[in-house]
Amino acid sequence: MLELIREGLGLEPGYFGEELTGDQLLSINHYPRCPNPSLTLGLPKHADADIMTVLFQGSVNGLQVFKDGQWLGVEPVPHAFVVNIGHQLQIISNGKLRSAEHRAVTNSREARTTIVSFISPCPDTIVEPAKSVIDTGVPRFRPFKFKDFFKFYEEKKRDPEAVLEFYKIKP
Ligand SMILES: O=C(O)CCC(=O)C(=O)O
Ligand SMILES: [Fe+2]
Repeated sequence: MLELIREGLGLEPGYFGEELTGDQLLSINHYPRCPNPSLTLGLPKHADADIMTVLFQGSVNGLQVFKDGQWLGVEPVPHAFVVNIGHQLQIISNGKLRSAEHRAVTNSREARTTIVSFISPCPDTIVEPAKSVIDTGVPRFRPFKFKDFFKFYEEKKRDPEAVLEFYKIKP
């Protein structure tokens, strides 16, 4: 998929190599049944810090994405994965691709278990808008080491908009 995205963005072959995708983390989330989902979120709103996330959400509803000013449920499709664009892909594409804001709500009838694979740059990789993408314009984000971005991201967990804002180059 990253290879197709690379081609779509007009980036050179091999762009998403080891440095940008070498850090892969598999995480299992378990959301116990919750008698009153309106009182408890499974996972608060955020966008993923990585390049791309591949999520298996099983058969229980819970994932929601923020689109056009409202939260929309992402229906589980049997044997299908949800693919989320992370902040790094937004930055590399100089804003052409957008990281998706999402959250997980709880379910009053069933517990929910999801499997998430995060594809991230290695900690010391310098990330910046790809030169060939900004050919026609100006870079919208300043370069950074991924580990520094991630540290800041962790600190700002409850204010996801502030993360990209911090790395934006103000006109
Ligand atoms: O469990 C889910 O449906 C979402 C998980 C998620 O967004 C995350 O772990 O970053
Ligand atoms: Fe996420």
